[in-house]
Amino acid sequence: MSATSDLSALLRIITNGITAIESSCAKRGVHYPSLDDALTLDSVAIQESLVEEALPVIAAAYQVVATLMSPQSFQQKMLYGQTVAIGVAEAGHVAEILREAGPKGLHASEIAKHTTLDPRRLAHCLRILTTLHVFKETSPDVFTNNRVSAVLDTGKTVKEIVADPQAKYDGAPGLAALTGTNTDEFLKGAGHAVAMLTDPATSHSQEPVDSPLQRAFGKKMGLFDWYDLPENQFRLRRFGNAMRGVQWKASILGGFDWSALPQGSVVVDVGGGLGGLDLDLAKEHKHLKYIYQDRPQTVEQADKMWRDQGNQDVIDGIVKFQPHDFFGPQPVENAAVFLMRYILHDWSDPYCIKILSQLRASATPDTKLVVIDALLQNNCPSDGKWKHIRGGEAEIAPAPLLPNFGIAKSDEAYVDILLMSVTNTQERTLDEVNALFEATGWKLERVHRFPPPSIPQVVAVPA
Ligand SMILES: C[S@@+](CC[C@H](N)C(=O)[O-])C[C@H]1O[C@@H](n2cnc3c(N)ncnc32)[C@H](O)[C@@H]1O
Repeated sequence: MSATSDLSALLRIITNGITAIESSCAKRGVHYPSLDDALTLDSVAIQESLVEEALPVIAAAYQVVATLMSPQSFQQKMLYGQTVAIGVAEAGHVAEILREAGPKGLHASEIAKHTTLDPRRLAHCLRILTTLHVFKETSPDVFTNNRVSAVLDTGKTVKEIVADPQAKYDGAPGLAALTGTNTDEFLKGAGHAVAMLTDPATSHSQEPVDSPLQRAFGKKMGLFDWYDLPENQFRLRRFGNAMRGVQWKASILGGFDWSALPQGSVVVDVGGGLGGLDLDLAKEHKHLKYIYQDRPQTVEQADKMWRDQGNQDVIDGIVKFQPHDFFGPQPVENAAVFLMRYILHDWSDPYCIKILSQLRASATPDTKLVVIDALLQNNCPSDGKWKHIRGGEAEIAPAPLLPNFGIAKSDEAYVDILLMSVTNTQERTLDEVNALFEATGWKLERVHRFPPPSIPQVVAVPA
């Protein structure tokens, strides 16, 4: 097919999608948020309700860009300029400073006064971001927030942050912390990824201690042991808070039918982090019992956080905190569900096999395993291998779009490479997850899929 006929087909996809979005908004008497609109819960809800319509448009629009831009220029956009710039903006608390400045915005020299940054360099960092629709330049070197930069806003006052920078991310939505983590330790790891992945001594390693991040910091430790080092206290705290930045992508109340579990059934959250999942579930499904497990340090942090947030009743009633190393024998032997979110992608296959084998050894014949991790989708037509499993086949985009919806469904592909840099692991395809199940006595039962950015729930039962 020629480029012009592809472009016409892409244009039709864009026109049809936008017409559908606009007519849905008109019927409901709402307007689709523009980049200049505030990032409010209502506007996010409108955007989320139209994800299905937006996906092909996003995929098509990016394909138009890829087609029309020179290959040289398009390829160079894949380099790291924006990563550095967003890291500087986050570290300089620019989103919070600009929120306080209001709609008139602030000159870079005024923004810089609250920080240790050089105003001219700061302006240049903000400019590349405005070029990518993050922040807005309203007059030379004067910047305001827009809907995208508002994602970096912790909601705290600048005074509060400057007085106690270590607490900047506590209780905040999480994407600022995630950006800080990504542009600090993760980016340092990424800087060593090519060397690690091409070094014959490490290129095939399955060991956490060989990760590019460890190479960057000159250590030989797993990520979580590394976070426990005294010099990484702030990073550990930020990482814990950053997990809230990915929680919104992992739907827990939809999909798996929690209400169908009998009264008093035990749900074990294995590696529960700060326990956000359990809290959501415990508030909604009070007929279940929850056992939350993690490393002792994290359990202590989560327990304190839950109590500080006034969830004493929930804890007293139905939730138990339990320090547990998931590589050791699983102490709960009557679990209705073993739940694991964002766990398997942190570990290479041999380690996942250890974790899953421990769970299998403690499972009853009726135990369900619910794995919540992104699933990578190949970028070619499906061979129909998973047709017999409910939810096994991912949606394929119509031509001329890329079969896996390209940029519109690419979050997992980005995290995949991030994991290679940070934990020496990867995201997995359904085939790859299934291989882990087969190696450990679990059988794939079904996949609950959701519109992006939500990631799927993969359910398995004892084989
Ligand atoms: C990426 S976080 C995911 C947390 C949580 N499941 C969530 O979705 O927010 C991974 C979690 O695994 C925990 N973890 C790491 N190694 C562990 C181990 N050996 N035993 C138990 N938990 C572990 C970490 O402390 C961390 O809380």
